[in-house]
Amino acid sequence: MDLFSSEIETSIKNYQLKDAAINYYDSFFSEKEANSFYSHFSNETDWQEDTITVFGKTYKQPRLTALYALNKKPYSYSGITMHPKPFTQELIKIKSKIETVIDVNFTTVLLNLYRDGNDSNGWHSDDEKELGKNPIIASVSFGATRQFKLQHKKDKALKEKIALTHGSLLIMSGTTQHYWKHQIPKTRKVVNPRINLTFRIIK
Ligand SMILES: O=C(O)CCC(=O)C(=O)O
Ligand SMILES: [Fe+2]
Repeated sequence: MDLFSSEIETSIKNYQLKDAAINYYDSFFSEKEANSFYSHFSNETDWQEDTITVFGKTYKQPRLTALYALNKKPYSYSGITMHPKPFTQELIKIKSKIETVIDVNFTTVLLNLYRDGNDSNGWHSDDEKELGKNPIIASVSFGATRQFKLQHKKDKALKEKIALTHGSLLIMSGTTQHYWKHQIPKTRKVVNPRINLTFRIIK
């Protein structure tokens, strides 16, 4: 074995959860790649602060977002409609690398910036119509580690917690969005920002 090879030492964990298919790849990107993507997306992304409407009330979303796609298809959720910008070279690089482990062709990526531990993403499923039935969602994380929590919608005792580390990849597929919801809760511990990219297919 070449000790100096740049091969990435990723380790895969397949979660055995009822009604879900979840695979987690630790260090999917090397530390160096992850650092470089982190600074790229911090500096070069056109971050938006959106106002969402839930049950008729409007709120500022507790994080910043951006949407990029290969096509012009918008993405709507929580009463907002986002229109994508074209994919950048960096996004294409990341998408291509994910597509070496999963045989799909992502069209769209939603970026989330959690500025600190006070930013969050509330309980939801990625089950919007435009994602189709049993969507495949690939989620890449750079920056601070945050906890990703999952709960079964009917069998509420079924829960899982995954620490999403710098350079990791999480893939949700099968019936995960139908039966489970997920969130990134606020935390008092984290002060550093985290950038998340969720690749999706919108045809
Ligand atoms: O930040 C994350 O890891 C999750 C993002 C997410 O659930 C979403 O954008 O739908
Ligand atoms: Fe989500």
